[in-house]
Amino acid sequence: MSNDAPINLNDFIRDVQDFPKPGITFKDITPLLLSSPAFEECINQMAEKVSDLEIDVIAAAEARGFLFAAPLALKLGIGMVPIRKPGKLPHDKHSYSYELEYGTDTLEMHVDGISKGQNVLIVDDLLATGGTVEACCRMIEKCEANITGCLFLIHLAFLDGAKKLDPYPVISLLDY
Ligand SMILES: O=P(O)(O)OC[C@H]1O[C@H](OP(=O)(O)OP(=O)(O)O)[C@H](O)[C@@H]1O
Ligand SMILES: Nc1ncnc2[nH]cnc12
Repeated sequence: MSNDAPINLNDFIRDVQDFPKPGITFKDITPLLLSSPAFEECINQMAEKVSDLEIDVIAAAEARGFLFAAPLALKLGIGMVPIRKPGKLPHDKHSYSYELEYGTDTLEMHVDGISKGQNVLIVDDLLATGGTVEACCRMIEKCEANITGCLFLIHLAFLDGAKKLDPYPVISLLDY
């Protein structure tokens, strides 16, 4: 029998007040990334949460989304599509501009990253206003693929971002 205490992922998220702007409480995931057991527990919990979904490929937005999407894709034995900030991808692209909790941004993905009819899971570290993952959804819809769910480590439910992702299921490990 193991004597290890169960890991509470919440203990590895640090609140930083007024970053990057006054009034924002920033959810800092770097303590979780520093702990191999907590990071592994996070990826295991993510895999468990989506175990009933049909998933052919994972899509994730730069940069923090990549940190969770890549190990999850490896664990599930599937590929991953990077959705990147402008000017980073070399091939033909879809592009979408959106609003953040603290600014605006544009994302791009390769037009051939996801094929028509594929089942796609979108992964990100955090759902705030929903603008980032909504942009991912709009570009994946252009590929005529099916979005089977949107998976997050953290969901800031008070910001109502899930509404922007309707009708796609929002799945999260930690809700605030
Ligand atoms: O739901 P939203 O309001 O769109 O906010 C959530 C997004 O904001 C953060 O990314 P950010 O754009 O700060 O970039 P980063 O991943 O490069 O740090 C976070 O990683 C999510 O992708
Ligand atoms: N409050 C927040 N903490 C961390 N990342 C974010 N991205 C958007 N809002 C955020």
